[in-house]
Amino acid sequence: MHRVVLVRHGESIWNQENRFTGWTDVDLTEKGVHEAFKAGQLLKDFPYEVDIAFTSVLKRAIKTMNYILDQDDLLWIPIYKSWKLNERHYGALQGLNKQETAAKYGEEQVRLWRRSFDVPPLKITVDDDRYPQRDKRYKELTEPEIPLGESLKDTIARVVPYWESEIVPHIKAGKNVLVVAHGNSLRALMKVLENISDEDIIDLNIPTAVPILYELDDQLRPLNRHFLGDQERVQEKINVVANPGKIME
Ligand SMILES: O=C(O)[C@@H](CO)OP(=O)(O)O
Repeated sequence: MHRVVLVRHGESIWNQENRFTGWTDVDLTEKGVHEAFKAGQLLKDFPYEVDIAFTSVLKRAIKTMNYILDQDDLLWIPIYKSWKLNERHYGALQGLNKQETAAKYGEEQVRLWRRSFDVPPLKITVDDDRYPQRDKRYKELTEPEIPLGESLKDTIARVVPYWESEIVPHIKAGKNVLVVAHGNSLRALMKVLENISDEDIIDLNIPTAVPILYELDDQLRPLNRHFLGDQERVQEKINVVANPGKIME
């Protein structure tokens, strides 16, 4: 049996401010740091030690991973970072408040932007300050790789090939793998892992800093998936992600 643990980063400053984040490199809040510590403690009780870890090039995920590994005295294990695990690029929505955006464009439009399979957000243009190539960490990206605003489908198109070529070989070699990423890059991965339909994916919301343990068969088909920790608390956290506007009221 193979094992992989997926973790979304802890609460970020823009999660707290209810703003579309995407590739904006915002930090964790104090609560987010605390959540990451808790995730590390939960993994400490996990009977199998993590052997190798993967994360994005965004600090909210990198720091969450470091806090987790530090709790478990595993900062020494091999760690790989890639932009391919970044949050989905939220285009011209990045920086906007989600509740204000819903008031302007309607709740249904925002729901489609946030959770549908193939509706992309409003896009940025190359002269936008948010154009990824202005940031040196994305200098190596080729033009077709540079996102202007990604749907979940577009996100799958970069996350899944990375999963298959860089992560799966380690899983098949018997390593216990940790992936610390983002709400939508993890939804992309989970959609494909669990074969979730384009219609059902709209209902999948990933709580912050809750370790998601998968046990996989030899074909890497999930035998089970388990959100670690107190299940009532996990559900509360899922509700916060599903209805971000509601918690601000
Ligand atoms: O803003 C974002 O980048 C994501 C994750 O925080 O938000 P949402 O849950 O709305 O997809």
